Amino acid sequence: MLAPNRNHAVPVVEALSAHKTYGNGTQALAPTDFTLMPGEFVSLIGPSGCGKSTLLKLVAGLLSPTDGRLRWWRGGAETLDEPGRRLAFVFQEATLMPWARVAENVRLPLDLHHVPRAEGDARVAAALARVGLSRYARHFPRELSGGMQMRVSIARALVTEPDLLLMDEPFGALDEITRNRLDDDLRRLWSERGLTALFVTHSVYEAAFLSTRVVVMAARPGRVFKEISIDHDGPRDAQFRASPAFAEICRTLSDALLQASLASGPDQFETEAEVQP
Ligand SMILES: Nc1ncnc2c1ncn2[C@@H]1O[C@H](COP(=O)(O)OP(=O)(O)OP(=O)(O)O)[C@@H](O)[C@H]1O
Repeated sequence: MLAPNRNHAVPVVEALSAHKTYGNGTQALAPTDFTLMPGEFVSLIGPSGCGKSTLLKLVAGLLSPTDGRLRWWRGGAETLDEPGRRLAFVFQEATLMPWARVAENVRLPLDLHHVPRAEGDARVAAALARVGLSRYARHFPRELSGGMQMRVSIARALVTEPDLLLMDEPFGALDEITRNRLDDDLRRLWSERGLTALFVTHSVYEAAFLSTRVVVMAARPGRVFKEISIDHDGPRDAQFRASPAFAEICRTLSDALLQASLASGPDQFETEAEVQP
């Protein structure tokens, strides 16, 4: 996987002084500059309420900034006000249709785009193979474990052949072993398919394992606090997880997270607690 060349490559997406205040007056994101380069795997970490999901949704074009702008690029040229890449969004819940079999769940985005049946069959089979679930195509979601359901959700994202993968804490509800296994799979898929990924997580271990760069955010208002590149060229595998280099990266991220928490404004609960007699 080639490291993105920040001097020459055209970005995938940029946030330019993008700022988001919700209708209830919450300033979720102060004016923020953020650039995602092709081939990066960027994780967003930070205390609760620091605007990670808000930034992810702005990048996805699911939300509009209150002020500032998003700039998406395709083929060296800016696209006007819409994501220039084929993007896929994976949420924390697998959000599968319980009445439909695994293959039908994965096929959903293709059906929505009226992809012909035969072509759809081949793409669904390839996506299920990529996440190791070929044998489960005719199962219903309730017959699968939580980790397998999440794999179906990833297959459904991959079936559209995205080049930008946006994930909002997709493995947060899973046990550690399953989570590590899915992180292994995700890192392999990212590398094999030349994806660009933006990933929200609460886990410094997950961010350290997956990312080429970690953006640490602070809260109230939400903002970018620090950016940390992870320049580890070797394989990201079980050996990497057990290495001193990995422990050092985790320590750096934990320290930055602590500093970001200290730099965050008081949350509502702290404020309420302070006024108690
Ligand atoms: N639709 C909404 N309407 C009003 N306020 C919102 C909305 N969505 C998020 N917020 C608020 O905006 C701030 C940032 O929320 P966001 O979900 O982006 O943070 P986060 O870092 O992803 O949080 P968490 O880690 O807890 O998931 C929070 O104070 C949140 O309560």
